[in-house]
Amino acid sequence: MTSKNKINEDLANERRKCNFNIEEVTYILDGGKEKTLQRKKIEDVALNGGASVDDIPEEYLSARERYENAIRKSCIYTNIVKNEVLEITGIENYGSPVLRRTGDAFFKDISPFMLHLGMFVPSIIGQCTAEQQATWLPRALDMKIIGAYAQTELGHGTFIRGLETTATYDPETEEFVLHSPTITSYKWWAGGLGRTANHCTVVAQLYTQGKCHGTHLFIVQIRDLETHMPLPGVKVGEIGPRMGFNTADNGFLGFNNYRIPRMNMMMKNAQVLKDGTYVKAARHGKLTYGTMVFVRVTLVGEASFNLAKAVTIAVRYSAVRRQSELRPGSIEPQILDYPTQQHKLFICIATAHAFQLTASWLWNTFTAVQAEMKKGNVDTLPELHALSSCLKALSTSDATAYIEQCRFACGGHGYMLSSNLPFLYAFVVATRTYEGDYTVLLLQTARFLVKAWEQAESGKVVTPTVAYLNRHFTTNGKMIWDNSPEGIIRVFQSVAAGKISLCVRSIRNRITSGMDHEDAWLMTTVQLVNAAEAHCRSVILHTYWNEIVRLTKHSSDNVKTVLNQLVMLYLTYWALERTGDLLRYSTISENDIDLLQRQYEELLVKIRPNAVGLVDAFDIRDEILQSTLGSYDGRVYERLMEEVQKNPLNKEPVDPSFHKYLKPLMKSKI
Ligand SMILES: CCCCCCCCCCCCCCCCCCCCCC(=O)SCCNC(=O)CCNC(=O)[C@H](O)C(C)(C)COP(=O)(O)OP(=O)(O)OC[C@H]1O[C@@H](n2cnc3c(N)ncnc32)[C@H](O)[C@@H]1OP(=O)(O)O
Ligand SMILES: Cc1cc2nc3c(=O)[nH]c(=O)nc-3n(C[C@H](O)[C@H](O)[C@H](O)COP(=O)(O)OP(=O)(O)OC[C@H]3O[C@@H](n4cnc5c(N)ncnc54)[C@H](O)[C@@H]3O)c2cc1C
Repeated sequence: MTSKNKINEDLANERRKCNFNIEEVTYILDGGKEKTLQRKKIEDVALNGGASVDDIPEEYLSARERYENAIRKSCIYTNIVKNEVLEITGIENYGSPVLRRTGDAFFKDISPFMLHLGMFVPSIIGQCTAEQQATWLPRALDMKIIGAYAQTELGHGTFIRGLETTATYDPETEEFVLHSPTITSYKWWAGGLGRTANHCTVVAQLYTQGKCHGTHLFIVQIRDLETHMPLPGVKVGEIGPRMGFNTADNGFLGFNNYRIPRMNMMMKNAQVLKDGTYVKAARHGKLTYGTMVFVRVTLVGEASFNLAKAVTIAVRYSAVRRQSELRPGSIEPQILDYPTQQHKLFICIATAHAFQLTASWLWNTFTAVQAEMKKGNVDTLPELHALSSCLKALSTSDATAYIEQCRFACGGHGYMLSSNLPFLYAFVVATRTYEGDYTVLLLQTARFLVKAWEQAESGKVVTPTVAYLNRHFTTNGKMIWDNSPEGIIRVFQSVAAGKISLCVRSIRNRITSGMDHEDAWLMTTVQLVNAAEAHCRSVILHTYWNEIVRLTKHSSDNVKTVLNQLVMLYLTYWALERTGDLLRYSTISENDIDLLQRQYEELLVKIRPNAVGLVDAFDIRDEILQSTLGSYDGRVYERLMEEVQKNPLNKEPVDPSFHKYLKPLMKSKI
């Protein structure tokens, strides 16, 4: 073995200590052995060419160079996907999470094509008629046209009904006239829009026959396909440097009475006929928000994957890194041996599992609701909206916090861009805002919860994810504390029910004392966000536990044990995090809390020998991790040194600025 591929001895020891079958856990996380094998096959095809390697790390490039480099790599990756990967997987896998995951080997930041595949294509699939799909979809999938999703404006992101861009139908020419009447109506933020896209989905207020029908979606060509020049009537550009997403060319877009054909309105859920008559086909008023619901569902898996990357880096590094001494003269321990370090990291492993299993469960719920909607039944849509809203909010918010915790766990070296942790953080923290801000989405879930509470109060049986509310009305007093997984979950559901009940009481009291409903709701929103968070916590705890029980039924004993330890760690961690709530809504005693604390500390000890095995089970290739600290071989210090050689500042022993500025300064007299 050369020193280049020698595995760090501490890491090798950790792998010898691991007592469970790593592949078995990988299969569970991937959704089955077949899926793992398929993923590995795709990764082999896509990554073995080594095309992802940059001569100069992208963080040293100028804005222009970074963009061009991102486009270059996007084209390489797209060609690999089109010519080689889809041969194996079939075209229906174009937007699959596996391709998204493999793409991370090419980009530290993000591909300018991401929004094309992530939102433009899904909006064609979800919002166009079959005839329109036949026109647009093959061209979009083949990258003959490249799109963005332009909804947010300078003045409005959250409040979609407040968007100002107008699309006015002209029956004379059978065209829509797109117009940006104010500065604040300029589209702002759309990924891929600034420099890359030649088409985009535009969300605009539809006017026909003198009447506004609210926001609708349109496919709009914005650049010439040959010259890439913006078309007359279109003003488009890049919005400027951001915390992350710097290779995504987020853009602005304005229209000056710009005309598009009638058939460019996405007409699956509503149509404008040739004479301008508006026909609403939709059974539910919010079906035009469907692309956002789809992306929110996929973001739960994104949160899991990015957290899995961060904790893989931090756990491997913590096995390699040695610091301080426990007793005078003793060998310095691996930092992974500190319980406080385990406390930072094991919850991240458990959370990545919780979100991955919840993401799969949510995806199944999503496809079931889609199937019902195809049959004309929209009854399950409100529950899906409530679920996808709160799960998107919590998973992105927790993943952000835990990725930062992983960075803290890596000390100074975690602050280096080459660790990849700052990139991961900057990327994931945006997910808390985009596709619906955290608070705003929890308030959407709260609307659903208050309605469900009222139904349960009147004796109606409510839908499965809030069925615990029915129990709330049949049991009196506080929930009996019980330290079993099912018992902890029941208590968390009681906390949620108790908080929803307090919100309802607050709203009613405020109305009784003279407030109108809107003000009473507004004044209760701090509590409502809190109640929705509690509900979502209970959903995640419940789903994680149920899925582990189901998925490990036929697992080997050691896999069952370690996955059980992790889910118990998760339940115990959250019980300890929420002791205030538990004391308020259950019979938990101080003694029970002491027991929980001891149980938690014992779980850290039990999980410790398997920690490296558990992150290995995420099975994230080095090319995808892109981290000096997290590679499989643990050559941390060697990689940090190698990275220094790539630093253009080190190319010459003396920097020209010395002669230009420093020397004159040193020579000048005071
Ligand atoms: C080389 C290639 C490599 C790759 C290869 C492979 C690639 C593979 C690609 C894979 C991709 C993966 C990664 C993706 C990355 C994506 C990145 C994304 C970037 C970011 C994109 C964006 O960022 S894009 C903009 C998103 N911008 C929002 O997200 C606005 C939020 N704002 C609202 O969403 C509304 O504004 C808000 C608040 C609901 C109020 O809407 P509103 O005012 O109209 O409605 P009200 O509040 O009055 O509510 C009235 C009633 O409607 C009900 N309701 C509301 N919404 C509903 C709904 N959706 N469904 C059902 N019901 C709904 C509600 O529950 C009420 O029900 P009720 O009356 O019964 O209570
Ligand atoms: C990296 C990135 C990529 C993006 N990509 C796209 C894209 O491709 N296409 C696109 O169309 N958009 C995109 N966006 C825009 C994104 O969807 C919006 O920024 C997001 O929906 C939040 O809207 P806002 O910026 O208007 O925030 P605001 O709504 O102004 O929020 C500001 C604050 O006000 C609070 N607030 C707002 N309304 C309420 C309320 N009703 N009740 C209580 N609190 C409230 C929020 O909680 C938040 O704290 C992107 C954004 C980012 C950061």
